[in-house]
Amino acid sequence: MDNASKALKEVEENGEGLKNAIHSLKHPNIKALTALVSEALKHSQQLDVVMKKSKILKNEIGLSKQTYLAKILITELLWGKKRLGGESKPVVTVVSYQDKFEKALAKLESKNNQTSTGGSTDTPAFKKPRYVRINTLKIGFSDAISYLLDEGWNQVVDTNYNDLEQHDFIVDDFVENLLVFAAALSFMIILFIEMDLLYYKTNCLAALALKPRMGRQIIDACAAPGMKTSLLAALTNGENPIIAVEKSTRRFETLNTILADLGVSSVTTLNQNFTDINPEDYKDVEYILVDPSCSGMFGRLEIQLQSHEKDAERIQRLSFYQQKLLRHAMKFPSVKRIVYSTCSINAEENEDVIASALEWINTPDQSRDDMGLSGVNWSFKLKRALPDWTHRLNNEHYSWADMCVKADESDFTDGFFVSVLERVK
Ligand SMILES: C[S@@+](CC[C@H](N)C(=O)[O-])C[C@H]1O[C@@H](n2cnc3c(N)ncnc32)[C@H](O)[C@@H]1O
Repeated sequence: MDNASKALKEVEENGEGLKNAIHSLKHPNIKALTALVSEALKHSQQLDVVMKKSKILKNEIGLSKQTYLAKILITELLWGKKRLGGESKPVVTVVSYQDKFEKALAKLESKNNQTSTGGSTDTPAFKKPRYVRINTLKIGFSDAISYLLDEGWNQVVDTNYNDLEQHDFIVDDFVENLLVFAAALSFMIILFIEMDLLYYKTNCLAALALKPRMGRQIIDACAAPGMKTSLLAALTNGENPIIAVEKSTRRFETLNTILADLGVSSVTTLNQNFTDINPEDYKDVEYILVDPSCSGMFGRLEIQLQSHEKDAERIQRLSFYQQKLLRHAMKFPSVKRIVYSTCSINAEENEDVIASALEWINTPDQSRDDMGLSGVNWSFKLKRALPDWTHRLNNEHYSWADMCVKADESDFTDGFFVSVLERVK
């Protein structure tokens, strides 16, 4: 159970791929471990609801420090073996809440059924589709579709993403080479497909917004686990040199493994802090993607909302750090376009970061040296990100907010933010 909770934490909190999270544990029974963690991921939204409704983490101080262990134990109890062995404190505690979990689950399921049969409810059904990007560096789009059809999958058209059946898939209407599968699809099934499993469509949008000219150099400033780096490599057909920077040594290893698995060869990886890189050493870099760590917990809206209430201080710290990264990107001597993205919907981590960076880069001449801008005699302006993306969320504090893409569950994805900054001389 401890190993399963470690793997779950890696996936949910750090955005690690399931396969890598499991393999790095070097556990003798990979199959059983994968099955259990997959089950927890599959039921992640129900887990959040039953844990919240039963108040288990609020009442049980010991368990509140072991959220991922609680999730694994509850998964085993509700959807796995339906019993827990042993007499350890966490096991006994979780078992004592079984009735409460089952009641909360029954209530949730009945609400979801009402929604899907047209009944009225004040809680939306938890149905988020699964996205799979076809890695065109390894397999052509039509070959991938033929492969899926041969394997018994059913391609549908003009179907609402919420109405996809277990074996249906549909081609995404916005992102090229992206397939959408039913929300209920188990992670296990997708892992058998030689394609790039995306948890959220978000992973594509920031890379799409960068739109580099062919052959020009790109930096991915916060690269691991490499979802956006690999998409950038595919979008540019391997013709743009990409420098993928990752600060964490452990995640740097994951980045290298994933890029190798996906057949990406146009990327140089650097295990470094992006803000320690001297922009003058990268005079040819024209495009930079800044996709920093954020409070988004892998884009899960319900967690973001809770953490927003609880964790204002942490968000302020993140916001400060995100500003530092974005400002550093603005200093590269040839940079033409920067995409700043997060999987958070908090203004502090998005619009506030942009506003502050723009104010800084527009510092009047007489104060530029004092503001750390010596030698930086250019500025930036916001550009409309992904012009064809229609649904945007407004922010009453910033008139320009709809230049950025900020979307939520109504876009069949979790919270995310993408902005594009272009250099002005
Ligand atoms: C949100 S994740 C990036 C996800 C990635 N862009 C993708 O699409 O797969 C943020 C990553 O940035 C890394 N990071 C945070 N601060 C950094 C810094 N100063 N320099 C380089 N990497 C950093 C974190 O370790 C983490 O791996």
